[in-house]
Amino acid sequence: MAMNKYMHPRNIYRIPPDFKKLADIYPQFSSICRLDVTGKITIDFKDPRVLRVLTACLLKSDFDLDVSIPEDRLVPTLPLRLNYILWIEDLLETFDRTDNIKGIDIGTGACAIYPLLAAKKNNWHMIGTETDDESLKVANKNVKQNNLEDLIALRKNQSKFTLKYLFLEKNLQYDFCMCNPPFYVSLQEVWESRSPARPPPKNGFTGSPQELVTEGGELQFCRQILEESQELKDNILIFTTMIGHKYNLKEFLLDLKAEGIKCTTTEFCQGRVTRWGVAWSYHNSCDLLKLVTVKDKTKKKNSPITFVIPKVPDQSYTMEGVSNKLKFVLDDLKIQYKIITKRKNELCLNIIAYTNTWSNQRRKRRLQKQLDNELLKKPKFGSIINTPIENKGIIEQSLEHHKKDDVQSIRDCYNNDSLREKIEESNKCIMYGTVENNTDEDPIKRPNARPVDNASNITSEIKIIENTSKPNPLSQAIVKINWKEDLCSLSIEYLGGTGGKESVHQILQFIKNNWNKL
Ligand SMILES: C[S@@+](CC[C@H](N)C(=O)[O-])C[C@H]1O[C@@H](n2cnc3c(N)ncnc32)[C@H](O)[C@@H]1O
Repeated sequence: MAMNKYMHPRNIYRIPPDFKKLADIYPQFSSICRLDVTGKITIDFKDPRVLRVLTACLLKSDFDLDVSIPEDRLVPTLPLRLNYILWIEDLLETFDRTDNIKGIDIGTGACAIYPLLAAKKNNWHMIGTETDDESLKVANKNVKQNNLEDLIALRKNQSKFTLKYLFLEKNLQYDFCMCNPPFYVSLQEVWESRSPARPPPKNGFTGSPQELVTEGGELQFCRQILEESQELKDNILIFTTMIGHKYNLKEFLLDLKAEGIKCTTTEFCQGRVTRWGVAWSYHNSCDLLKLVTVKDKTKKKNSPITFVIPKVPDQSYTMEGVSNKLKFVLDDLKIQYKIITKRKNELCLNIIAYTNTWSNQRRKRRLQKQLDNELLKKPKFGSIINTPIENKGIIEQSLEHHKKDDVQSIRDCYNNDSLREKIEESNKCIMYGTVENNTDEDPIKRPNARPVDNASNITSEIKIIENTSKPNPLSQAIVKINWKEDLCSLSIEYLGGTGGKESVHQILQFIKNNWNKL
């Protein structure tokens, strides 16, 4: 659902751009337009080239900015960039700052989009920093071709810091800093990050690895800004950053709270994309918490569900003991996890489950045993290996005699759980036997045989099959272990997934029911 009505009240893109008008004025825009059956002008938002032309034309028509956007760099979506600038305007107002505003944009990118908008729209003085030489080169060209050198200065960051290196002169003063950090830890995370519970993004994908990926991801980047902000509290009035993942927002707010720092947040809503803004200040002249935030009212709050972990005789009731046990349970359930935060009294994990491995465990184990026996009887030593799809056929045959819901349960189970690994493991054994016993057999003579030379080939092939058929997550959640005095609690908060909130209730129930038994 489009969320234009939740954009900042002063955002001009609450009203969608008039494509007909743009097509009349800009021939390059006209060339990317198409007429739909109703005679309406549309464009293909999924095509990065189209996004580039649209952004360049809007920058010209709405801000009189001539901006070159390189093919291999991020195309800045204007509604979001404008939402961020407008929010900073609000923040400055609460601090009664109106004249001679000076700001810093950390990681300005090839378009220097924030400095250009801030300078052109508000006459703010901006410093834009960048680590990437190529982006910096284009950014300088963009500043120059808009005659904004008096207001914008760009700096190469060659340090390991985000801000500190700019303050060699101790008494430099800025009103704010802003940052759209690289959001991801790795390129793989770029592809896996979007919750399947949400509709796919309307816009095509743009951006280079250096713009999107940073060591430790955005949380680490924001933490670095926070750490440096403590040394720069007298140099910068308002520190701000954008955050792209909700689970990182929560963590970052806890960091700020732990340090006793006053802060405020906002949601930047535009199209199908939501980002978050966090601002903090060390100045007492204004209470940032009083700031009204623009909220996306379409989303209901997901409150975490919690249970107090009981003490189990002969088991260590310490952070390490409980964390290890939780990880063991998650491994056992084939639930993937990533540690987000590890503190003395808190462990925070982002978990992803692809199949329901926690329901009807006893029945599944019984069926699995039966099926294992049937399967191990079937293929003869030295026979051609079964691909997972062929295994599925064997499962279907073996299940003919079982009850309908049992069959479904095994089908679910097959998708990603230990049963499939067992089957494939058993096939691997058969395979090694085949290779060892038929070393001089030419695979070409056996039309149906797959040429195989060693064991690693087999595993890598299985992995490829697993990757390409990876289903959408069933459940994605934040799991937290928290110690207060000598009591430990475990909470789980639903983030997304096809299984809905019920899936996290079930996972918690499984952990509760089995904690004493494990
Ligand atoms: C997500 S892009 C944002 C670009 C631009 N601000 C925008 O909103 O379109 C992040 C940018 O930060 C730059 N960057 C990464 N680490 C940096 C650092 N330590 N200091 C300055 N820039 C950095 C990257 O090269 C990249 O251009």
